[in-house]
Amino acid sequence: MLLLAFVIECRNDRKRRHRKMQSTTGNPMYALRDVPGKGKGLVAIEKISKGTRILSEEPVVTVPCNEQASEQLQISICQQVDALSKHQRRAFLSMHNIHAYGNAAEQYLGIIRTNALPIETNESEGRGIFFEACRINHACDNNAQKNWNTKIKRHTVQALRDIYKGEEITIYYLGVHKNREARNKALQAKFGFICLCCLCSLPLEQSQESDRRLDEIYRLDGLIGRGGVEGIVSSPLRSLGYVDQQVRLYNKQAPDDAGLPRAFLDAAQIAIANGDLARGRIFAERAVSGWSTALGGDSIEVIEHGTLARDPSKHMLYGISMKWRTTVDEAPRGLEPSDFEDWLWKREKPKRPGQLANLRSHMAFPGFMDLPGKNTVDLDFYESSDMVTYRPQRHWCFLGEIVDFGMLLRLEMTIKDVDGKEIPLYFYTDGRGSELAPAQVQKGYTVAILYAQRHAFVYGDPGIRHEDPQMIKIFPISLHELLVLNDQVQKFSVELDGIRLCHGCGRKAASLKRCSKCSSFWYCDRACQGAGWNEKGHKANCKLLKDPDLQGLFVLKWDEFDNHIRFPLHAAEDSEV
Ligand SMILES: C[S@@+](CC[C@H](N)C(=O)[O-])C[C@H]1O[C@@H](n2cnc3c(N)ncnc32)[C@H](O)[C@@H]1O
Repeated sequence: MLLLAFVIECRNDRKRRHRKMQSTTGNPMYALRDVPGKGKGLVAIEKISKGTRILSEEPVVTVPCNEQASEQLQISICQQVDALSKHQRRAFLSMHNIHAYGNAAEQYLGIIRTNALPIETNESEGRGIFFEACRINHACDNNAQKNWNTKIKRHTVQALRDIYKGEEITIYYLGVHKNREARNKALQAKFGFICLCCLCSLPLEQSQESDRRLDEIYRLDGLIGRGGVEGIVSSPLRSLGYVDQQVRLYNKQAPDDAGLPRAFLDAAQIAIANGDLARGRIFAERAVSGWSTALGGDSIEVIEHGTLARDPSKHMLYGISMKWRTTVDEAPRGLEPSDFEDWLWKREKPKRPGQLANLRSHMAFPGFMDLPGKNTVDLDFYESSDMVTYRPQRHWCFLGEIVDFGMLLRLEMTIKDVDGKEIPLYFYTDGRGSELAPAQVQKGYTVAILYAQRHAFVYGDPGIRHEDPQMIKIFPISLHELLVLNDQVQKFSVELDGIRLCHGCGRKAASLKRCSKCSSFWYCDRACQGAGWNEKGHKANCKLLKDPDLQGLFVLKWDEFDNHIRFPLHAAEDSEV
């Protein structure tokens, strides 16, 4: 029985070898040509469009990965080379060899070391010789991508961008994209040449700029992966920000870089791990599209992550945190492309000088699910220089409207946050809530709590445990009205290049007069002030806007943490307007 299995295996092996020998050739897209300074190389003989599969090839000789030059290896290589046809053996021996040799076995090994590309079988990883793929020369700004396709067990090369007739097809020999010096060190040590591609021939200043980008991409890679799953749950915004930076750098450096899909997958995983299916799907789609171009639709990357793009909730990380919860089709429609990107990457628009804080900013005024958890260190909110003590890296304030309240042992409220989520708020202050005047505690009023955290109560739903009376303020206005007022403040309170907008008639002018009561809105004259007061709601809002605590929310520099702020806010922040 065993012997029979051995004989069948030998026959299969011969068949496999035979198949190997018939592998490729005859591809009309390219030809093997002399390339000055590089020996031979593959040159396009017609235009090859981006995403085209240039070749797909099985190995003719294989070796295990990192195998030392043992006698056993030499025997195996000699057997494989001897099994090649005369024509193939000639092709093999004509391949480039940068290693000195004393006999045939050493010569074969030298050829393999100079040319072999990575392969992966069911049993192990190794390297293989491909008659055509191994003829492709290197460029640091390569126009094609090599890949061992584990699904079809072939080496594929795809066009990363349009390659024109007469242009040389190039791949990238090294693993990670490094700076020019590091690349050339590695290329010289491993392949015996100095690269003279366009990227390596840039003038000094541009070359240094390119190096800085590559070094930064590499550094960001480390930061993205640093905290593992815990990191992307404890500081998702920061992690997504790293990927955002990386993608922007890739787009500047090489928009067709095969590293981009990996970055999009990282972004998809961050979004999905935090319950954000809308962003997760979009990022996964971008990753799949990049891999389709670089690796082809039959690659494992496209097949596996295509499923993810169709249903991101199937990802194993989905649900670890629901901090950013969205449904798959919740992406906004009709936005300008740049606004869509801002939404996708959760970018906060940088404040212009003189601009006020926006109460709609999720960074400064997060919803409940975006708050840091009480028992974990959320690196989107805290920082540490010694990894022992942590302090906020910025200020934040939770806003919620009182839906209901009651007093048993302590004051308890149900409040609805900016995302419409209802949560309990328990007063664990010394006065258990009695420090608030009854007139302040009204349904429909808005509670502002500085540095709020999500608290898991033993009995009952997660909510906020409020302890410091100076961290809370109640505004006599609903959350919706407060946000509408905020929109008006953003429009009518700011000065841009010396120009303001009249709250009464909307006219832009440099010489407007401000409301003497709240100092927030500006008017052309008494008639406009009257219109603002009676028709545009300033009568109701003026008193609110006079409140230094509300003004403080608008003028505070939320992203600059020096010390904790407390209510009442005023004076110090006033001067920052
Ligand atoms: C895998 S082979 C590529 C095909 C090879 N040019 C030939 O004639 O068979 C690798 C060798 O090609 C040469 N080569 C590849 N890329 C090069 C480049 N950008 N500049 C100079 N030589 C290069 C180097 O000698 C290197 O060791």
